[in-house]
Amino acid sequence: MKFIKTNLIDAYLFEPDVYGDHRGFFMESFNAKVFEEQGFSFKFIQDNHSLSAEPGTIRGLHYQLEPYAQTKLIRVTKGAVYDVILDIRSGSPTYGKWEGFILTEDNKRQLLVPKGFAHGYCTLVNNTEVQYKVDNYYSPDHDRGICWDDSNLNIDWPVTNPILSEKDEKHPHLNDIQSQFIYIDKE
Ligand SMILES: Cc1cn([C@H]2C[C@H](O)[C@@H](COP(=O)(O)OP(=O)(O)O[C@H]3O[C@@H](C)C(=O)[C@@H](O)[C@H]3O)O2)c(=O)[nH]c1=O
Repeated sequence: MKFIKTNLIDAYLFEPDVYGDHRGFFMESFNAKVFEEQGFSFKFIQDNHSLSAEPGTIRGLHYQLEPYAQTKLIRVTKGAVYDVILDIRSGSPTYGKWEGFILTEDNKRQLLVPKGFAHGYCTLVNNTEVQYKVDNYYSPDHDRGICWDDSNLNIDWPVTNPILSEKDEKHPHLNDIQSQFIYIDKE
């Protein structure tokens, strides 16, 4: 079991212990105590599960405004994604920076996305299923996005012509939003 720092402050990759045997495998996909021991204080209260039928589907980049901002713990249970997080916390040393990660059903990596980050992913194979825990309820009124192809961000998505929801075709650029999130130095 490992927590790996990412290049973006407060975001982590989590690698659970996986016990394989002749039947298959077992893993604790989430254990609250393990996260508490790392000093995380969030409590997950909603589980989400989505399927994208086609490779090259991008969902994102999404976040919710306060008081409905969400910490997310993302994993892939079928297929594979290129998962991207973007720090949108004013005053953060990594504000405006993004990082991408391959999450697959085989590598079982989980991405811990803090509040104040926009999040999105591109599916890499057919019928990819993503499951994630969140620590705040969905609120359509607080649901916001940043456009996936913001030219200032230059995210290296694996596709140029993705399948998108109607909503995801219309998000603003990062430079056109006033972020309400403020970075708090936890060190
Ligand atoms: C996210 C969400 C959506 N919904 C509904 C609203 C809508 O009718 C339908 C589809 O919603 P969306 O198009 O927003 O789903 P989707 O584009 O998959 O949204 C998700 O994208 C990824 C990248 C995230 O990070 C998530 O937090 C979430 O924003 O599901 C809920 O009922 N609860 C939820 O928590």
